[in-house]
Amino acid sequence: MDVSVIGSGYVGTTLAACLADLGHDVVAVDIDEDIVTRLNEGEAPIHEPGLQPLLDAYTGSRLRATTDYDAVPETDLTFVTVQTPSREDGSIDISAVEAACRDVGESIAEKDEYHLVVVKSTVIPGMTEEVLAPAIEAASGKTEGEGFGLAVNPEFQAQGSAVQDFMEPDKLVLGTDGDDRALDLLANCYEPLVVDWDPPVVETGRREAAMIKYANNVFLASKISLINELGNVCKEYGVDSYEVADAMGLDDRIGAAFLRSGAGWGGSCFPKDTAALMAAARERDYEPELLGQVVAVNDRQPLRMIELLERHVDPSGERIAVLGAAFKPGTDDTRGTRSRPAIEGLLERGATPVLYDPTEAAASLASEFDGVEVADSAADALEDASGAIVMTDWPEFSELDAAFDAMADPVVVDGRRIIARREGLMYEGLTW
Ligand SMILES: NC(=O)c1ccc[n+]([C@@H]2O[C@H](COP(=O)([O-])OP(=O)(O)OC[C@H]3O[C@@H](n4cnc5c(N)ncnc54)[C@H](O)[C@@H]3O)[C@@H](O)[C@H]2O)c1
Ligand SMILES: O=c1ccn([C@@H]2O[C@H](COP(=O)(O)OP(=O)(O)O[C@H]3O[C@H](CO)[C@@H](O)[C@H](O)[C@H]3O)[C@@H](O)[C@H]2O)c(=O)[nH]1
Repeated sequence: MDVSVIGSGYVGTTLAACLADLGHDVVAVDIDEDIVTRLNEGEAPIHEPGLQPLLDAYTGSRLRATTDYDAVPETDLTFVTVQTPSREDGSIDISAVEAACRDVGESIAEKDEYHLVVVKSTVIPGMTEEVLAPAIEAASGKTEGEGFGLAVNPEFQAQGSAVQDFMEPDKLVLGTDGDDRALDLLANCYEPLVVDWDPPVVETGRREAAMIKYANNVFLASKISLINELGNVCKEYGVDSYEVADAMGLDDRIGAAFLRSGAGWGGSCFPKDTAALMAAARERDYEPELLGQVVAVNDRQPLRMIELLERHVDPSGERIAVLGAAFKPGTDDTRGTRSRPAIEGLLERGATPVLYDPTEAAASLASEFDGVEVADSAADALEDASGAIVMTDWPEFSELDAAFDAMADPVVVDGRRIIARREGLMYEGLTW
């Protein structure tokens, strides 16, 4: 099939490369000329394992990029994957999705055949029907369901495993409200993947599809906040919460995944999607009490780390190593990282945070503050530090050993249960 993908960020680039791998001819459309140039040179605009080999294999053959929406009508269907950032009140700003849909609409105005538009960006239920459909109708002069179709097909890939998550998904969610033409095109597009991997395919309404995405993410965020709450209580009673979580995970009704307690959840999606669902609930006069607490527990975890540090050292005027800036290992993304509130807490106490991350994330996060030093290695960050807080579970942190001996005061607060050495340290696990 011929497929266009609007937006070449985390989701769009992975989607475009994976669709090419499934055998489709793919054109990626982005308004950012730099991204388009890099893609056409076969260079991944984002850091994602497994992506570069796909670009190497398909750039210039089954995969090309452009800033020009004229490529859209030559394709059978268009995925929209542009960003949906948070507004001040937590609700999402869908202006970029709306603008993309308008441009898609304009581009298909002269097209004779039916064209399918698929919303992959995360949007609140109803927005597709109430905002995006009218935008495409106005720009194309066509009627939804006749000249074009509009489906919702949320994406569940996680950063760092996006290619594998796309190729081996737990489920495909196709929200079409029973539009046969839309369903047929989407089913054809995913057919090679279904043949290879055979995931459950959920055919549902567009509102349900949109809600499934939010429900998935807030459930996972809640699961982490609950295990963090339990972990905090475990710590007070001298109970090893990881042993508790491992045993809980053996119960099929609970499941072992997402039970690692610690510094909390960050990233580009959990914070944004939790806030968006809460704002959407309030919009309909429903106060989402539980979600409020899920966020409150998450906000508290980095500050609890500093309180634990303060049990052993007064951070005022001291160098404190901060290990990890990315929101999780395997990425250089600092969106929603728990290191940010931890750094704020240290600065408020008059400490000098010395930040290390194996990626560019350290320089990028440090540039948001005055008074944060960036170290070239974990050992450099630890040297002469009067304490250390471990924010990201980068595997290299588990191997740290002699570097701790160079600390002025070997106080280590581990927010991810990643430090193997305990001997000779004043070691505090956050939830154990
Ligand atoms: N990042 C993830 O892992 C992930 C996973 C699942 C779902 N999502 C959702 O997918 C959506 C996209 O997220 P992302 O992280 O890929 O965003 P991103 O910011 O990385 O990428 C968005 C891209 O869209 C481009 N763009 C903006 N307006 C455009 C327009 N009018 N025409 C063409 N291109 C345009 C931007 O230049 C950018 O390259 C969001 O709704 C997000 O919640 C993200
Ligand atoms: O047991 C756990 C698991 C995760 N985390 C933290 O949770 C956050 C999110 O992790 P993860 O879900 O692996 O990363 P994302 O790339 O943000 O992926 C989530 O957000 C995406 C965007 O919506 C979805 O598509 C994915 O399904 C969903 O997992 C990170 O800060 C992790 O450190 C924990 O604290 N404990």
